Amino acid sequence: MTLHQPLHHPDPAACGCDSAAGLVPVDQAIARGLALVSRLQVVEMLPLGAATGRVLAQDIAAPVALPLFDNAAMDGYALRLSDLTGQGPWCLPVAGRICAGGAPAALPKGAALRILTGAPVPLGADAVIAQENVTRLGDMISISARPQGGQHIRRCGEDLALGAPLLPAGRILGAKEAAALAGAGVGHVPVIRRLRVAILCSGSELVEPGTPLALGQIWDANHAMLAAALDQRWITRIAFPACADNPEALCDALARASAQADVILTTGGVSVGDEDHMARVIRRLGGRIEVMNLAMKPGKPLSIGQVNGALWLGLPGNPVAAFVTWHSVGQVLAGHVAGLAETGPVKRLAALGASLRHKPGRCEYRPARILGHDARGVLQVICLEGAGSHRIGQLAQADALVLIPSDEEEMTRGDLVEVLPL
Ligand SMILES: Nc1nc2c(c(=O)[nH]1)N[C@H]1C(S)=C(S)[C@@H](COP(=O)(O)OP(=O)(O)OC[C@H]3O[C@@H](n4cnc5c(N)ncnc54)[C@H](O)[C@@H]3O)O[C@H]1N2
Ligand code: MOO
Repeated sequence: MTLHQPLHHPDPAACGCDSAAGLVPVDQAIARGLALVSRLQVVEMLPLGAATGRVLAQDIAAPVALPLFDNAAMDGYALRLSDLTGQGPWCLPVAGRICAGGAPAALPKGAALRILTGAPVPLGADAVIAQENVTRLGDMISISARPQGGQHIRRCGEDLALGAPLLPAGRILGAKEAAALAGAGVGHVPVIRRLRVAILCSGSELVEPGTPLALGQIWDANHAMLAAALDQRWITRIAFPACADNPEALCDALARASAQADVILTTGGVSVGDEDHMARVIRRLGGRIEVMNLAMKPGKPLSIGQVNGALWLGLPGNPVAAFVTWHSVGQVLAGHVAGLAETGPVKRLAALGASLRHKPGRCEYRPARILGHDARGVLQVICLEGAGSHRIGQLAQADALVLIPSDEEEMTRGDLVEVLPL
């Protein structure tokens, strides 16, 4: 197997793109976009149940030790090892019973206590023996093997010490975070206010899906795609109707969007055609454009700027290009503004299942399918044939994007590539 090392390029950009060609490498575009924005500062205190999917506003330290007290890990009997003198088997009277939720008891000398999982270990007990490992004879138990000290006892603080880091700021609150907070008794959580994201698709040809088309018109695929991508609890979407390629109408819509949103996603109108008005309109509104022309394919016309304090991401109109630029660049910037600690797609390494050719100069995100693991456990991925930035049908067949480094001309089966699972 040939091991290409796409992660180690002389160029600082991880994708290997060369800025000399006048195109901005993806990493630089992200860095320049990040420099334009600041993170949201407004914090809301929410009941834990209402905080699901929101972004934690500050580090949370454990307000208690977990477990809260020594408790039984098994249904069985609590005993004192020093009561098992001489050679076994040993017989002990069962002096009582402790359930989960019961107050801690004391273990009488020379006796065992019936104990159930989660119940507080009685004072004086130093082991719990599982009921499968004793013989119960009326009010007595017989034990043939000496338990280990501390056996089946979950110690106070062994999971988390009092004051230990529980969750970091910037974490999206999912199921495991909810369990940790609830288990530590946290009833209200500080979260960052929702990020307001406006979606504004442009194109005189666009018609809402479900309505009839005139000749030459097409259904708007980008709005639904972005709405689905933004369907997250930390985001409030602000939907604008598709706007014709008309500078006045675009100016009006963008002005309204910038008054309401932290981030404005537009699609279309960022290339060089006569009806590509987006950049001019942003400037007319007093906005600033920081990045145009990225060294990526698809997505070269992606534009990043600012208008009236809102971050503007001008995604290309071609739907696959809009999808790829949102996933590779847009969500990193939006996530940063929203306060997320970890932003951007999770990348994995995979081996190509078939060779491919690539035109050097721009890194390429190519729709692909993950084939599973080979005999050595290496993930296998295969690029879909004939990628094109208009091919929404093909995109729906993909479950990953393969990141082909800028300078590669030909890659062969077995070469390692970075993969963005979708
Ligand atoms: N002379 C050049 N022409 C083009 C270049 C170039 O460098 N020189 N770049 C091409 C690339 S790459 C892309 S990507 C597109 C981007 O153009 P725009 O962002 O201005 O997008 P439009 O021209 O408005 O639309 C492009 C294409 O996508 C279709 N589209 C647009 N919006 C939607 C939507 N919401 N749902 C479905 N399809 C949509 C639109 O009908 C066009 O077919 O420019 C190339 N041209
Ligand atoms: O690069 Mo364009 O963004 O779709 O082909």
